[in-house]
Amino acid sequence: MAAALATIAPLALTACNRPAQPITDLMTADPDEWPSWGRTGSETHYSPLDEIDTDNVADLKLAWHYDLEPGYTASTPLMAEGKVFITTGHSHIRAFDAETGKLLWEYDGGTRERAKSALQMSWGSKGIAYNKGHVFLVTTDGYVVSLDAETGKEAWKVYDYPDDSPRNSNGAPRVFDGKVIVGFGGADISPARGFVTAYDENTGKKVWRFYTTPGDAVTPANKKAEEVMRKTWPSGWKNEDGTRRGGGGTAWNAFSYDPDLNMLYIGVGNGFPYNRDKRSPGGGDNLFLASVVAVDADTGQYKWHYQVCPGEQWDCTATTDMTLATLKIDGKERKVLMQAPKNGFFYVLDRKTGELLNQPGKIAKVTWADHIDMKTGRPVENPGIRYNGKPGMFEMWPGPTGAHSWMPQAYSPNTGLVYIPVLENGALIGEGQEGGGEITRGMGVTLIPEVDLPGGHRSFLKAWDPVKQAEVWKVELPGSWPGGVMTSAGGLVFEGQIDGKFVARDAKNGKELWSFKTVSPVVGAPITYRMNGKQYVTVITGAGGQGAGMQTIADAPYRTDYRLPRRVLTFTLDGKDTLPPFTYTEPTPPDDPTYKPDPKRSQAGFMVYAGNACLVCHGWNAVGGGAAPDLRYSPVITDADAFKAIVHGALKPNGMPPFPQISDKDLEDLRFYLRTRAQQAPAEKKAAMDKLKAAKASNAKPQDFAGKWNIVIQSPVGPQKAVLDLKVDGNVVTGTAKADQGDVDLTGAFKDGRIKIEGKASMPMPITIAYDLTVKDGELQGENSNGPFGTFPVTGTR
Ligand SMILES: O=C(O)c1cc(C(=O)O)c2c(n1)C(=O)C(=O)c1cc(C(=O)O)[nH]c1-2
Ligand SMILES: [Ca+2]
Repeated sequence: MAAALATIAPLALTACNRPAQPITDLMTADPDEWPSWGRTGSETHYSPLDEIDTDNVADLKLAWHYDLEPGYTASTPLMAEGKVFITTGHSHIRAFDAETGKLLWEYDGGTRERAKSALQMSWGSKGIAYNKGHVFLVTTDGYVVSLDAETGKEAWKVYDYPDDSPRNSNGAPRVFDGKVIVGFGGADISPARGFVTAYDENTGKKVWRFYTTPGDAVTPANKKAEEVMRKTWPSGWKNEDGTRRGGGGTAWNAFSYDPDLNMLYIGVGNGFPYNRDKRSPGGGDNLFLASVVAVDADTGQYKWHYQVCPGEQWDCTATTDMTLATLKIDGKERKVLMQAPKNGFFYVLDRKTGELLNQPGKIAKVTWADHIDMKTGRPVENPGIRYNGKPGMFEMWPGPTGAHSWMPQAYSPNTGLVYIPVLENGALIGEGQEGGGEITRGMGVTLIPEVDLPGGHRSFLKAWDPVKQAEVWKVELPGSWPGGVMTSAGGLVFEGQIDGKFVARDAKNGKELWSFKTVSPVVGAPITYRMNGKQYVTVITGAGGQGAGMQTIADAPYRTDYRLPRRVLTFTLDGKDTLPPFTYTEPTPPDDPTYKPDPKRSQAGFMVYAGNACLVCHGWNAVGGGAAPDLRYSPVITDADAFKAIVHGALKPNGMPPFPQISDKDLEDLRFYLRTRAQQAPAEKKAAMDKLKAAKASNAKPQDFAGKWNIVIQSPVGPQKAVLDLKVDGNVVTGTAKADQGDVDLTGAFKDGRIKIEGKASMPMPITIAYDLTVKDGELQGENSNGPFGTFPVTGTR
């Protein structure tokens, strides 16, 4: 079946450009391969392979591994023509034999040698593209390159940037319909106009360029879009001296493509500066900031847009995956585009017109808006979120890291569910103020993204029903930066975790069916493919991205160390490979006998640290998250000369960009700040570990359980609803469970924050039904066991 489809696909595509039959994913990618970031233009991160399934995944074993050097590894591999292709670090490409893991060739994009400011705000490249015997990459400093997939030799190379404005290219390029689609990042540091460029895949010649914010230059592709955008920037985008005041709208991650409609979808990011009063004093929606924009794939001409945060001013972006699927909504089949952007809502749009098709649900805590008005398609904002002109700081949920970031969600056409890596994180935001904490200089905003708000710093894998706009199941994950997701026809969902576990779950109920200890965290999304009739799963391990820089409160107790082994891991059902043993040595701060506390100097050093974006790689509060060395444990901070040499560029080959602009005085203050942080490190680490332990233990009291609960049991045949009615007397618990299948009387006891209760049921045969439950944040959580039928997760609400 699969082989037959693979041979039909090229025929269907060459016969004519617009076949009468709808083009399906099976035609745009060989089912055995994973040739693009989201596998196909639908960006579902779904594979039709089903050899590895819920029954046998427990036997999944390591087939091969490859050791990587330290550096950015939060990237997603590709598989095509029997090879696995990866990018790591700053555009270091490798090709492996997909069956054996043998290294076939390497290519270094040369970014580190050239590195200037582009590297200073750049996390590393997240992915690459493949088509017809070529691998396509964008170096972090903006070169678009085509490589011969057989040899790794350059076929062509072009430079993407028109001027010297700070930019960085981290997102994966895509190849759709013979064109290489390229975006970039930088709207957090520069007012430069965002744009997306389509290059001819054979020659590298520019086909069209689409700007996402208005400007003087109007390309043919931008004619119509420019009209639409300008109306929403009533005071233009320029200062009186002609320099650019406002802009941004970078498309730094997500693109989708519908070959039937011949539409390309662009996920557009935030504006610069964040504060709209500074960016656009006359107000306005400021299109296409924080919008999904559809353009004609051949010409780049504007088709429609949907803005998720009109007039955004809090790093709100629409740069998360746009998943294409066909759903039945109100009885009608609709071709939809689904997005869970940073702002916490889940949007289902008609991808032909941009129409909002159902009331967006909330995937996490959302305080910036109450709901989306279905008549206008606009958010009903909560007061306070427009901080302009108001004193003080406001709590904002989700914070600027978003309820969902670039880590891919996955959609399974079999379950109809979207699997979303969700962040539950609030932040403080207010009008720009002088002093500590302002990491967004010149933005007119004070933003504290890493703050310990109750209920924050949590992460989940959530299964979302896009038709009902409701959560079907969720699993709480360790830390606050969940890994990218992949799902397969085998009924599985694969995802890596910050605690170094790579997990396969049942797509129906989230139950963990298999896991592998990877030593380092896993952030990049896994892929799956088939070679010589055998199915494989590949993932790259190692921290990276904002999760490794800015998530220090929740991630600090986990091992995210820069020194941890990073690898490509490939699994199959009868894999025979093993990993060498690894002993972790807890890092310790360097001896620093001459250190004497000086809070003023530490504060001055902190401002240098924050103002030069050191935290992007070395971590918020200098707590390293694995993107770069944790400086609190580096001997270099006790050696003024070595420190200066490194900050000025001595370790450029390792990926440390030069910061020649930092003065000698600032350098010494910075070094003093790091020495201070080193002194504090051991006690902080212990406190983080104690807090994690306390969070794991339940502190629920007996009376927290009493009363009625609506519970959902995640059984293998789907979610089952019941009502628990509990009475608590001292430590004795009694009650009933009422469900459609009948009632069960329960008895048991409370101990250590949990209740264990059980009862006898006679349908369909005599079995013991037991519950092991705790209460956390007002929610009932635990397990339900049903004799020989198994044990399933339970959640309950009042
Ligand atoms: O505005 C931008 O241009 C831009 C670019 C990038 C990037 O290039 O990775 C990120 C962001 N914004 C951003 O807001 C964000 O939260 C973020 C997280 C990450 C990451 O790699 O983990 N990149 C980016
Ligand atoms: Ca941004």
